[in-house]
Order: sequence, then structure tokens, then C-alpha cells
Amino acid sequence: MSEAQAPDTRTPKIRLRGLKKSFNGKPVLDGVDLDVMPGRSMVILGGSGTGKSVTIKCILGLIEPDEGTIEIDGRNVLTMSRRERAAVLDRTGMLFQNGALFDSLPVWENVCFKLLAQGRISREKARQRAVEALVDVGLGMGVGEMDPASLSGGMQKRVALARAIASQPDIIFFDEPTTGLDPIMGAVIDGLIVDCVKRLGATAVTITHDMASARRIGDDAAMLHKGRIVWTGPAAELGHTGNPLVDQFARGEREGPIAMELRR
Ligand SMILES: Nc1ncnc2c1ncn2[C@@H]1O[C@H](COP(=O)(O)OP(=O)(O)OP(=O)(O)O)[C@@H](O)[C@H]1O
Repeated sequence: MSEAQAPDTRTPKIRLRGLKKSFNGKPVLDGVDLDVMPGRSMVILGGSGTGKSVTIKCILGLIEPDEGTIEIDGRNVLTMSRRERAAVLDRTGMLFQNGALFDSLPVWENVCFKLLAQGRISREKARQRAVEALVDVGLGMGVGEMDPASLSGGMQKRVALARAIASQPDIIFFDEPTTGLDPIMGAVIDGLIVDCVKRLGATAVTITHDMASARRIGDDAAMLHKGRIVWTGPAAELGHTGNPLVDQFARGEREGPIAMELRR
């Protein structure tokens, strides 16, 4: 492969610099810096209400930050035209915390909702694409015709995963993918996430409080604390990083720097 054709593995897929966001004068993000390299799986950790979801929503264009830059493939999406930004965001997928499936639509329409809404695909092709995505997450073809409400929690998560991958995105966000699942189903979903992300060659960003899940899904991890990323490193080291904040959080210990701050 010539140098011009070689994939650029040095430019981060996502680069956040100095990202700030306040709500009603209260800072939530206070200068977030984060790099997610292409094809890597990044897990973002942090206590409840520290701004993990706000960070992801800023990247997805659902919340406008007050300051900072958000680069995707080296280009600042915040200064792009609406059209350019929409084209970049079209290449992303998202698995929402509660699945966010529409009960009024059969599963297959949920899976291909984005493609259908954008008129990018015929209904016949969408149905076919949905069945393929459902098979990829271990669901039978018949599930496509069912109502989401009639499915178990684990099956709903699989459908939500099928929806996240159906448009074959190159960046996928997972918000608490194992919340509400028993530990075995959680491990199954994690395995599917890893397989699907690998198959697509996608870059993944996951928010989770589940440390077993973080170690299974993540290559890299980052900890958000007091509006900033205070640590990044290998997900496999969580609990043994040598950073007292991260290790306390990862081990779920009551005593440590985080508890002391809460007591003040
Ligand atoms: N649209 C909004 N308007 C006002 N405040 C908001 C808005 N979105 C988020 N917040 C506030 O920002 C803070 C961070 O919220 P966020 O949902 O990002 O936390 P989180 O780290 O994802 O927490 P959790 O782990 O509990 O899901 C919270 O105090 C929340 O109330």
C-alpha cells in the first residue's frame, strides 16, 4: 500500500480539547481533553452526574458546548456547516442507555429507523439490512416482525445494538450497555459489542459504571472527575493504575480521595 493510501492511525478519530459546558451557571464540563484513536475502544468512567453523557451528547451534536473543539478525523465539527456536520454524524451509531426503542414500530423498522427516516434505503432493502443486523447480534429472523415491548430486556438490548450497527457506522457510542441486565446477559452483550465493533472496524466510546464490562469492552479507559479527564490508560489496568482516584472508583471502595471530597 502506498503512503497516500495507508490508513491514518496517528490522527485521533475523536479529539476533544478544552471542552466546556455549564447548565444554569453550574459548570459540568470544565476543559475536557480526550483522544480516541481509530479502531480503539475507549471507556469513559466517572461518578454519577460528572458529565459523561453530556460529553457524548456534545460529540453527537445533541448539546452545543460553550467552549472548546471537537475534532473527528482531524476536522473541528463545531466550525463545519450544518450539512458537513450532518454528514460526519451520519457515520456514527449510538446505543442509548434505555434502548430507546419505539414500541409503535416493529423491531425491523426500529433497527433501520435512521436509514428509513433519511430516505437512504427502500423499505425492502431496510428489512433485509435489519434481518442481517439482527442475525449479527444473535437474534432469529422472526424477531424483526415482533413488537419491542414483547421482548425481554436482554433481547431489547440486542435490538438496540442491531440498530446501532445497522448503518455500518465508523464510530459507535454505547451508553451504559449492560444496565439492568443480569451479569451473564451483561457478559453476552459485551461479547456481542466487541464482535460487532471489530467486524465493522469501528471506533467505540462507551460509558459504563460496570467495571467487569469496562475491562471486557475497553482497550483504553479515561476517568472524568470534576469536569476534566484526570486519567487515561489501559482498561485492563483498572483497579491497579496507581492513580488513587481511579483505583478507588474501579474497586468501588468507600474510603479514598473521592469519599473525602464528598464529605467536605
Ligand atoms: N439538558 C440539560 N439541562 C440542564 N442540566 C443538564 C442537562 N443535561 C445534563 N445536565 C446536568 O449535567 C450533569 C451531568 O449529567 P450527565 O447526564 O452527563 O451525567 P453522567 O456522568 O452521565 O451521570 P450518570 O452516570 O448518572 O448517567 C448533571 O448534573 C445533569 O443534571
